[in-house]
Amino acid sequence: MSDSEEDGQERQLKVVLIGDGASGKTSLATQFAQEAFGKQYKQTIGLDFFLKRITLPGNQNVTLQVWDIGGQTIGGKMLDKYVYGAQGVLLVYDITNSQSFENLEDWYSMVKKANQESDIQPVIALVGNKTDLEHMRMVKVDKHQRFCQENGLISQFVSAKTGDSVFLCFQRVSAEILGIKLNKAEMEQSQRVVKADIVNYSQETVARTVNPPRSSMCVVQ
Ligand SMILES: Nc1nc2c(ncn2[C@@H]2O[C@H](COP(=O)(O)OP(=O)(O)OP(=O)(O)O)[C@@H](O)[C@H]2O)c(=O)[nH]1
Repeated sequence: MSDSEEDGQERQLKVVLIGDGASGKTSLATQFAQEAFGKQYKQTIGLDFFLKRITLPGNQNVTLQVWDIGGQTIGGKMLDKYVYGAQGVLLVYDITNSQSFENLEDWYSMVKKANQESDIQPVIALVGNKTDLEHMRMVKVDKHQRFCQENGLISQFVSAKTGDSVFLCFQRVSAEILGIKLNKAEMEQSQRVVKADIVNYSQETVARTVNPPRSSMCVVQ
């Protein structure tokens, strides 16, 4: 193989998302890979895959194979196999749900168990999701930071809904896996992804007047 062909070879990294059901793993993966967010909750049965190519500093292209693992798989036979060989793990919880944080102990133990025979240990990030709901926060930032310090984890807060810090989260994990250092400017650039829903009030008012919402209709027979 020529040098140029070899240079063209890209790294593929396996990154798994685990954590309680409804903590927002699918939403994070969808926001990262497709830049989309759906409000409707659809439970992941087993697992889903997403692929996304990113460029890290130094023009290093890398394809992330994102494994979105359903929250109900905890305690199941397949979970070890899904996590085995992952270079990156995102331990995801919902900052408005303390139980989802408490349960991370179990998820984390399972990751350690799945990789105990492996030579390479994954880079692990603790990801507090739903920061757009800061006013409903139930898990103190202190608790989050302590968990990271005690276990040597990357710490990240994100909102899969607004997209805030989602790219940054995957970028930091990938860079750490490949031993690439991100500088402050690069981190800040990846953070600033804030989206807002645009509501067209004039059209909404017209639509509501012509077609009242179904839920408000009443049929008496
Ligand atoms: N406000 C807000 N809602 C979110 C956010 N992320 C996810 N959600 C909502 O939380 C619910 C659960 O999200 P999912 O992404 O399906 O959760 P999951 O962790 O994949 O759930 P399982 O498939 O059961 O493991 C959905 O209704 C999402 O719209 C967020 O950042 N902010």
